[in-house]
Amino acid sequence: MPTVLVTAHLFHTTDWPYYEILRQSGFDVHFADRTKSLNKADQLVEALRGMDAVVCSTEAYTPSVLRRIKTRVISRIGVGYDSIDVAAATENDIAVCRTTGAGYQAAAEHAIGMIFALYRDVVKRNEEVRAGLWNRTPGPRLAGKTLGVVGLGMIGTETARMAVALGMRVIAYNRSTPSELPSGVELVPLEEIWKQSDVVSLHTACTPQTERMINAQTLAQMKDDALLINTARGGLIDEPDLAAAMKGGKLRGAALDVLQQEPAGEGHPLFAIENIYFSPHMAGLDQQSIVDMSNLAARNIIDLYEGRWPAERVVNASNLRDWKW
Ligand SMILES: NC(=O)C1=CN([C@@H]2O[C@H](COP(=O)(O)OP(=O)(O)OC[C@H]3O[C@@H](n4cnc5c(N)ncnc54)[C@H](O)[C@@H]3O)[C@@H](O)[C@H]2O)C=CC1
Ligand SMILES: O=C(O)C(=O)CO
Repeated sequence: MPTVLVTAHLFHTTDWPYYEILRQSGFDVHFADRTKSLNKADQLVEALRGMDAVVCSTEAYTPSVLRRIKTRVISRIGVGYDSIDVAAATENDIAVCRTTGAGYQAAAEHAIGMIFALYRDVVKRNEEVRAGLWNRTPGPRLAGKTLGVVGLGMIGTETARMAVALGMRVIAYNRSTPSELPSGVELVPLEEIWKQSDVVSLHTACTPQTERMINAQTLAQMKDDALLINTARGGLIDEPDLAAAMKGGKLRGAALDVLQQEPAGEGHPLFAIENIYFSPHMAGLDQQSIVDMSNLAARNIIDLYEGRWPAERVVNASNLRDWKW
């Protein structure tokens, strides 16, 4: 009987359809021991002993882990695979899959929601009313403002579409020219995103090329009253540079769903800055997307087991041509 380990804690329930989908396809499904720290290589290797596939979260699949496991498929619940060394997975003949298309609306809705929340100072006004204050200071109007989208993948494209529908002017940067540009979106060089945007929203993968793209130099080019929204990866922002810039009066506000270290724990230096809104890496999660993502993560494993090749969802498909279960 083929075996699957589910490391992603959020999905540790036998009540969800993905669990039954795997079982009905003949898989023996295990949940990882929550007392183990799977970001420690030895504990992850130990947890994967005897497992043919893993439904995973953001734990690190380093070359040292990948060399020591016999697992055939790493099926990521999600789309960002920066925690997996794909080259090392390929070298060790391990297929890496992701759940493309299952969570993009959720992440785009979160980004747009944060823009509204910051423009209307929703958190502060709520606290004030509860404290007996009646501060009616208005915020800016969203319609007519310029949104700069960095990365026109599925989420960036959906965010751009939503913003156009809200009456925003939308400019975007992508490393290559997308085959289809959403109506009303203008492609611009990256420097123009920093200079022209009233709101910058990050939607690129975190790679050595994009890491710390928000830093002292790029922040200095942004408008003083701009908003910065990050629902992509914490590594895209140099956090000390952001703290220094905002303490110096740069930016009207920021919304960070992701941080360099997650969970953030207590006392993160950015917590001292009042006009940053945080959320716990949940932009891509809504009640529908978690079901769709887990079903698709299971489906990716079953497809590979049964000899189908979901190439559009296998990250290393082009380098694993002779892969067999
Ligand atoms: N906070 C959350 O809950 C979630 C965060 N994410 C993050 O958002 C990112 C985007 O997600 P999707 O749009 O679904 O992914 P996608 O795969 O459709 O798009 C990735 C984007 O990154 C760009 N990119 C990749 N490498 C680049 C480079 N070296 N330089 C410039 N651009 C580069 C691509 O051109 C593309 O625009 C993911 O990589 C992930 O890190 C995704 C889902 C949920
Ligand atoms: O899909 C992703 O990349 C996410 O960050 C959600 O886990």
